[in-house]
Amino acid sequence: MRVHGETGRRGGTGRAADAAMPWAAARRAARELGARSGPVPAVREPLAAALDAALADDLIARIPLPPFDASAMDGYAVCGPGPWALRGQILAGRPSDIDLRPGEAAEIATGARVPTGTTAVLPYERSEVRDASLHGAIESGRHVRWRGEELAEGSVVLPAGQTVTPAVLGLAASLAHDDLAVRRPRVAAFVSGDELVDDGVPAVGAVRDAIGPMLEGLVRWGGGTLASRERIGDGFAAMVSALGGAAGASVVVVCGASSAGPADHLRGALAELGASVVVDGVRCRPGHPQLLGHLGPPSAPGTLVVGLPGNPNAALVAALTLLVPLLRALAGRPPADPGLAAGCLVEGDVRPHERDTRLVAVRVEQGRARPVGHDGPAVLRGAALADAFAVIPPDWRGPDARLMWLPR
Ligand SMILES: Nc1nc2c(c(=O)[nH]1)N[C@H]1C(S)=C(S)[C@@H](COP(=O)(O)OP(=O)(O)OC[C@H]3O[C@@H](n4cnc5c(N)ncnc54)[C@H](O)[C@@H]3O)O[C@H]1N2
Ligand code: MOO
Repeated sequence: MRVHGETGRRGGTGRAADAAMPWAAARRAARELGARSGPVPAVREPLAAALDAALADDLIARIPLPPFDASAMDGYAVCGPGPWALRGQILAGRPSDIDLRPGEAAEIATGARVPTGTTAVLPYERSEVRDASLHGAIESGRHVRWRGEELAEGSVVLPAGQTVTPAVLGLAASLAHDDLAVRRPRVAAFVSGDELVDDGVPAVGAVRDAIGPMLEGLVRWGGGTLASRERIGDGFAAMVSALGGAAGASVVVVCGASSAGPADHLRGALAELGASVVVDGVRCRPGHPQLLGHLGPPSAPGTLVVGLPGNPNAALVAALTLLVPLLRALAGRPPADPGLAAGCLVEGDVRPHERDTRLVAVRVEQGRARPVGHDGPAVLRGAALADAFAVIPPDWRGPDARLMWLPR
């Protein structure tokens, strides 16, 4: 129950309804705050650990690609026109002292270094061995991957800010990198609510924490690291100490306590700490009471704070709306709107809200977005079935809507 007129220590800080920001403007504000506060310092991580982070530097080719002249086919390295006398066999990764002169050939495996003098590789299927010599026809230069033809040593291969995907890791390894300089904002999360339990079947009145288990994946989707996750009680002092005591984290995420109830102390605790609130509610459904702010005055942002509503689907929408763009900007990623796809035809009876942007859980099949239902603020069933949220602004006339992808 809301206790009218009270602020601060007793919760119910009376967030003004009209302070809420339009959804697209709130995402922009999150990006801008991240860009202004970042980038977070670069750290070197071994390749396997760098997945999903943002490159801190341009990725440079330490070696040319291919690194040596190599056969692209299983067959014969040949020198000049045939027929050719056979001079032995060359396997990938094995040393060989064979050199070819005109009219000579050596059997060779894909990926093996071609011998000096090679003019082409003749695949088995285009060759014939007759009377102890090799016959066939091949154009000069064919089926050899020549040293440096893909990339010269020292060239810039990817720009700083690019996400480290599995393909980037493989590429970095082939360019002789053992580790990468990456930026990965650290997040400390506090999940509030005296009614929450972490395991088993909850007693009547208790609820399983459904936001905590989502956080690691959501933070990773934004390219950050969930450095800590703690449960805190509903008291004002616990909230103040959570916000003030997250040393080493660029971002503090508070789950719950975002609204106007007697135990909702996020706004009061921020006021107590003299923090600045940048986004005080977002005109979207679900996810309305979400918040973005920072410790310190507007001119000098300290630790950044994201408030996610307690209803789990509202928390998910809020994380994708504010937290993910904030983390991406903090990591120095380019400003393109993260996770938003261009228009997609929306099927079914979808209607805009008169004031708020609706985030509708949809499955995307054959270029069409089909609402899956079950996407009220307190339920994750729709989001679990969905590929994305269709973004339905108040002035939406259809039939196309942008999509905000869900982490996979
Ligand atoms: N008078 C008003 N009441 C409410 C408003 C409002 O504007 N005026 N907004 C509603 C909306 S919208 C939402 S969303 C919620 C947000 O609530 P809080 O962020 O303050 O969170 P709580 O009050 O602590 O919890 C709300 C609800 O969610 C459950 N919950 C909380 N944390 C978790 C969790 N980690 N896992 C699963 N479920 C959780 C909690 O038990 C409550 O049922 O406020 C509305 N009210
Ligand atoms: O807007 Mo609340 O965040 O939906 O239930």
